[in-house]
Amino acid sequence: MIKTSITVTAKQMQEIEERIFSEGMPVASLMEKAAVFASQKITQLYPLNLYQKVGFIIGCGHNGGDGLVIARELFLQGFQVSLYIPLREKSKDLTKQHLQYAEFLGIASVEFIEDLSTCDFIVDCLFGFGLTRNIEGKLREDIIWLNQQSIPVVSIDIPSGIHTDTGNVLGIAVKAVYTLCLGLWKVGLFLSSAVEYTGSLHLIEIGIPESLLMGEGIRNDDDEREEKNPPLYPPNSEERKREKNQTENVNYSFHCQYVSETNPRIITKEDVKNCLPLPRHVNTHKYKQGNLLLICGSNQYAGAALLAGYGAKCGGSGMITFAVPHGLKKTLISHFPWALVIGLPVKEEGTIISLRNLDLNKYDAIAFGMGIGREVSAYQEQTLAPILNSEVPLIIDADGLNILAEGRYWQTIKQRKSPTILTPHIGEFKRLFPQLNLSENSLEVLKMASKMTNTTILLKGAKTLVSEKGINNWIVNLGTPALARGGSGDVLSGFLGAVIAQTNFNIFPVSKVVATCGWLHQQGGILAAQNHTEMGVDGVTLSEYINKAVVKTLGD
Ligand SMILES: NC(=O)C1=CN([C@@H]2O[C@H](COP(=O)(O)OP(=O)(O)OC[C@H]3O[C@@H](n4cnc5c(N)ncnc54)[C@H](OP(=O)(O)O)[C@@H]3O)[C@@H](O)[C@H]2O)[C@@H](O)CC1
Ligand SMILES: Nc1ncnc2c1ncn2[C@@H]1O[C@H](COP(=O)(O)OP(=O)(O)O)[C@@H](O)[C@H]1O
Ligand SMILES: [K+]
Repeated sequence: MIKTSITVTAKQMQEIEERIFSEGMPVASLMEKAAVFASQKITQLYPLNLYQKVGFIIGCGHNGGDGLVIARELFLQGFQVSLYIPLREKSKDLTKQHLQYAEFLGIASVEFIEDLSTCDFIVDCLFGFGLTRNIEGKLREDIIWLNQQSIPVVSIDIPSGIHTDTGNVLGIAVKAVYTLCLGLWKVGLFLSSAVEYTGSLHLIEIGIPESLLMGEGIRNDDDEREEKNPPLYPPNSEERKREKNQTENVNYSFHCQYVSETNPRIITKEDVKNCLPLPRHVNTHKYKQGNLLLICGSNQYAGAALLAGYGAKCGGSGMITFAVPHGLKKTLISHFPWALVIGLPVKEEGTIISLRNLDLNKYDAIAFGMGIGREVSAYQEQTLAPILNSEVPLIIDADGLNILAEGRYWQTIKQRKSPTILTPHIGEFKRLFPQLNLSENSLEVLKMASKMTNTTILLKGAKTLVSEKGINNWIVNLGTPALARGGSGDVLSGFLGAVIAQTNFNIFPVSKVVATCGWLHQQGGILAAQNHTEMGVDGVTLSEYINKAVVKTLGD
């Protein structure tokens, strides 16, 4: 269902809302519906037999109006309700009316936010998507006080202070335990800057018609399922390469009056199930299941090559070849007896200086950069340049990205016909695109970067974002700080490589497959942390749990 995966900006939400009102839905009815459903969710989270005293922070706009309806519903059920209304004088008409009725019912107002200090929980309805500028003065002090309390806070629509579109904090923001988002997901909730404010996210369904969100040409998941088992071609045939690797005709663009084709979607479990290279064709063989080349490692960072190998192992490609400094050959073979290992020439410091005469075009995917070390930069003509000139889908990570950051290859990358996937963390992204300011609007900046470079970029962090050429954009709404540990990214690159090697890009857009891998990587981390705590998720453990995440996802 598109409603549960699409994300919108404040302007888009306002336009959708205006259309609904102009078609006859009364404003007050939509507010009533949203707020009553939100109040039902709140009573599930905080049942009256356990939590009696509830405080509300009521703003002057319709977020405050929602709050007053919720307050009324909880009051009528028997909760002891207190309202703190700092912008009372500015209240919009509908908000004023709800306030008048709340007062008629006898719901108490308090003068200071500190008067809510004995509440069992607090509902934050100060600002929703109407917040456009920094919160200052007394309101700022109020939020500082609130964030210092140990009282759980439920934010309605968005934590007050978070910018709906960028997720940035406008001066100060409420730290919620739960955010009940109304109608459609607001994109800012999923951006890294909002992570520590939103708490657990819940979407409150308010009946926005799907017809307002669907556009012509949207691809539906049933089409994908039918096409999932394409005809098999002989390995390495020209026809197969053309089919598999060229992506020009595939995107998920849809043209809807209110929601842009570039609006990011949240990758769902159903998307993930659909995108995995499963089930296999009964008559397949190893060369039809993806032939992956991992070019990685150095004497100094041998572990990165191993972790990429463990990641690739759980990605299941039919053939995996490592091209590593020749000194690492034995180690690699001892860990991965099923892989081919090619030793490459090295400089004294143990970094790769050439790919010798590797036939790069025979692979279905190449992952480059994990643990290769910065010194490879001096040998980029013999390493990165031939890789970029190959006609194979590429994943470039770590020091591979640092070579790209020198800026010599963007033109070559732009002209590549096969997918190029870059997997920077925030620091690497900033080095790659020093002219772009990631903290301003991380999503728009990411879109710009992937469009400019004709690539798919997976931006790593507490939230994983994916953008393919600025058009197909995905949010991975899963994450665990257990992965904040050296080597987690190497596992992801190997896993991505193995899945990409098996993917027919005529069926799935690159971005969706990349987001699928990002989702399973995080889900693996979450499952691993459940059994080993957040302290126990090293890269090898993580890779085992990525496979468990695949099993669990298919079984759910
Ligand atoms: N769309 C839907 O389907 C539904 C939407 N609904 C709800 O409506 C909410 C949006 O309501 P909204 O437009 O009234 O905006 P909201 O965020 O309440 O406040 C804006 C007010 O705050 C003020 N203000 C702004 N910044 C300020 C600052 N820094 N410091 C001080 N004041 C500041 C600004 O006044 P200004 O000073 O700018 O004139 C304005 O008056 C939405 O989030 C959802 O909860 C549901 O009811 C029904 C379904
Ligand atoms: N706080 C966090 N929450 C969720 N995921 C995280 C967090 N910190 C790191 N990660 C994930 O861990 C991985 C780290 O990658 P990276 O920084 O490249 O590590 P390395 O280079 O050491 O392998 C990324 O996939 C990132 O999304
Ligand atoms: K709010």
